[in-house]
Amino acid sequence: MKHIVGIGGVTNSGKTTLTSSLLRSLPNCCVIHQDDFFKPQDQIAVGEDGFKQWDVLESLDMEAMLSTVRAWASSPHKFARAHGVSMQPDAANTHILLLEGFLLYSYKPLVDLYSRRYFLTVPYEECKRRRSTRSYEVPDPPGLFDGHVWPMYQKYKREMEASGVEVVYLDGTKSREQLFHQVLEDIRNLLLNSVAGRGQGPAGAQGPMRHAGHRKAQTGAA
Ligand SMILES: Nc1ncnc2c1ncn2[C@@H]1O[C@H](COP(=O)(O)OP(=O)(O)O)[C@@H](O)[C@H]1O
Ligand SMILES: NC(=O)c1ccc[n+]([C@@H]2O[C@H](COP(=O)(O)O)[C@@H](O)[C@H]2O)c1
Repeated sequence: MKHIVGIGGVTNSGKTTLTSSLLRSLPNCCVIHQDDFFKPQDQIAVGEDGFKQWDVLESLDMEAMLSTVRAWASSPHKFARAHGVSMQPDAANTHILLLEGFLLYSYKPLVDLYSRRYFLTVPYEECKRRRSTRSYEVPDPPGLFDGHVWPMYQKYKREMEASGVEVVYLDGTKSREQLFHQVLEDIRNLLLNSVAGRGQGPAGAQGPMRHAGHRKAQTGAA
């Protein structure tokens, strides 16, 4: 069974941290980071506000990301080998792909491929504080967070909610351990249910996620 699991949400909400822990704990698990698909700096548009528009879908090569997802879906064994992931013999029929990124659920060709879509949130003040300590390949110019990053986050989140995409919200102010155990247990249940034939829809090449209506799932997060 193949499962694509999204670890999405706002910048600095803990997506990469959570993803790294899951990667170590789930069987036959590979990862694709959306940040690896940013276009080169000279292809990033400058907005009327004077800021380079990093936080829009057009700043990412989503076609390339989709191709990478398809490569995993068509041959997860080969993909795992190429990425140094050794297969666990006692879980040989289970393949998990974690997609990690800040704009995972806004790109239509990918949105139905997930078995689960997690969405980490943190409040404005905490997000701004964490972001101010972070250094990206291209450093944030003064005012970028309030002028571009946070407004774009709000815009895409509003659009995601309006389109009825089903996500599981996670409270990014919980401890790293709490988040890890909450999500690990949820994914393990997902795997058990899919083995029992009662679970979410299969991922990737096997077809789209089945929706029990476009309802938002909550697992005890804010
Ligand atoms: N649950 C958490 N509680 C407090 N700080 C966290 C938590 N998870 C991650 N962090 C910290 O927040 C910052 C951003 O984490 P990161 O995982 O890189 O976020 P993202 O991938 O969403 O941008 C890092 O300094 C990280 O150590
Ligand atoms: N990786 C890069 O090349 C790069 C460059 C400029 C900004 N960023 C920032 O990366 C953020 C998304 O990544 P995180 O969710 O890991 O913070 C965006 O808010 C964007 O402003 C990344």
